[in-house]
Amino acid sequence: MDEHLIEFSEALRTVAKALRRAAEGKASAQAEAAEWKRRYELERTRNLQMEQKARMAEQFSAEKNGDLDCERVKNSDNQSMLQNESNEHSETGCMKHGIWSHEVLRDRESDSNSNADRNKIMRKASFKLSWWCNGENGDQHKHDIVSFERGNITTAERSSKQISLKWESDPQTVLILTKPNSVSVRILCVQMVRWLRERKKLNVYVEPRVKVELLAESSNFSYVQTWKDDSEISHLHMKVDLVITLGGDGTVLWAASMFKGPVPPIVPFSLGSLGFMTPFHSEHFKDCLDSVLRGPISITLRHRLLCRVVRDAAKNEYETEEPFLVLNEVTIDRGISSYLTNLECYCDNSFVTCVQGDGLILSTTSGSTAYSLAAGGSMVHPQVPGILFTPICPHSLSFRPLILPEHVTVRIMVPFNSRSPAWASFDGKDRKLLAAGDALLCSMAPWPVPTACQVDSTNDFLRSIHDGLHWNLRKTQSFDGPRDRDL
Ligand SMILES: NC(=O)c1ccc[n+]([C@@H]2O[C@H](COP(=O)([O-])OP(=O)(O)OC[C@H]3O[C@@H](n4cnc5c(N)ncnc54)[C@H](O)[C@@H]3O)[C@@H](O)[C@H]2O)c1
Ligand SMILES: Nc1ncnc2c1ncn2[C@@H]1O[C@H](COP(=O)(O)OP(=O)(O)OP(=O)(O)O)[C@@H](O)[C@H]1O
Repeated sequence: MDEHLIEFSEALRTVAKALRRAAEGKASAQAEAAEWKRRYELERTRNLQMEQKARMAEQFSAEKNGDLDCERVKNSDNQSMLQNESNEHSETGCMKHGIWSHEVLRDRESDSNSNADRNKIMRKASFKLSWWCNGENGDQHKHDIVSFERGNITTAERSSKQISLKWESDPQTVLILTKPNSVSVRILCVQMVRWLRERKKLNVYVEPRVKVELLAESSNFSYVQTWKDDSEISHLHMKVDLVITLGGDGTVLWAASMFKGPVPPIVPFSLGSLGFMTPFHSEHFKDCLDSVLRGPISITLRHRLLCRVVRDAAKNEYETEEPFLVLNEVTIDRGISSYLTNLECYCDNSFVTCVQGDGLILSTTSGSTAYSLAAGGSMVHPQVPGILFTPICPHSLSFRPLILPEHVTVRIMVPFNSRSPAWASFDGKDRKLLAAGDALLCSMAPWPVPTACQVDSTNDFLRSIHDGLHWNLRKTQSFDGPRDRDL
């Protein structure tokens, strides 16, 4: 019996020993696993830091090159090993530009010094761009301009291209607008009306004043049509296919001001001194009109500004007086007051600045060569959409003109602490008093003024700044003289 007990206790000891060894083996395996895990984490952290550095360097160089495309994905050859999501890192790399992405990291067997980009692929989250219109999300009309297929933002179309007008049916009715008190204009008008009626069989409209002048010339002009009261002018755009202006830029401004909504194409003939917007020469009026009536013709779509005066007494911003549409500019100045104007300026509710000086010009790009230019604003191609914000004699050394984007609403307010009221004028006409608390709201109008080009918008614009302003005219340096022969 004793022998059996001894044998049994021996067996128990052996089992206990085996169990202890197994436990020790497990503990050592666990310790080894923990050590491997620690090393792996260390390695992974180091890799992530290197990748982040590489990405920042890449992003920096892309930004330097003007490249906004922030992700640069290079697929790794090494397709094995574990995959880990690492959102934080892709966010730091790309959120600056508004693109969210998720990064899939691949563990590496190779040296951690190898190029970090080789060991990752990036998956970008999809997103949608939308455009704000009058406080609403309205993006449909913009899809043709910017595409964001698969997260890549590209400009698909240019918003402003050279526009060509092709008649689908023959023009029937022409309105001729003329500069008053000019003998040469009156003579040309008589010839043009006759030619349009007798050769082209067109209906001709003129202003009441001009009809009187034509009838004084000959009673045969009784076919020429006109209007009796101003209310009929608001329907003219539905009757008239083409407007011809005989005068200078002021006559084009006059023509544009007659149309408070859509404007028919305007063919401006030059009978003024400068003629920035009048590319057609009156001597060749028959050839010019022949080709315009035949079409197709290049058109400059000249943007207009919609200006509304909101009185301090108004209950809300929609309670405004009759709005003005300007082709050149709206000017807010000190009028006859000898005090500085003091104008608070906001752009879509963001404070822009306080203008203290003679005033401020809010100009279209067509008007950039007019008053705004004289006040130090840039000359801008008329097809560029935007609002020029040009101070007049600002009493500050650091004021520079701005060009604001087309979609903003500019609000100019006369503050209550202003010493004097201000005056607003629209294309140099219709002066309106702005008392303390009154404001002027200005935004891009939906009805541009289409003017026919002699060649195309760019050629006509450059010709007008060369011929009209003698822009950058300098005698060419002569060839004889010192030269850098060895460079
Ligand atoms: N200091 C200035 O330069 C100044 C002062 C007041 C008004 N103006 C401009 O005069 C315009 C009114 O013209 P108007 O003919 O009825 O008055 P206006 O008879 O006084 O002529 C003003 C001059 O500005 C020229 N002009 C007009 N629009 C132009 C344009 N878009 N680009 C280049 N030149 C242009 C005209 O050809 C004309 O020579 C205003 O809209 C304003 O831009 C300029
Ligand atoms: N049909 C019209 N009725 C009333 N006023 C007009 C008409 N056409 C032009 N005017 C005004 O006549 C003025 C002079 O016109 P316009 O600028 O065309 O001639 P201009 O001064 O000889 O030309 P430029 O400005 O090129 O020297 C402008 O103030 C304009 O508003």
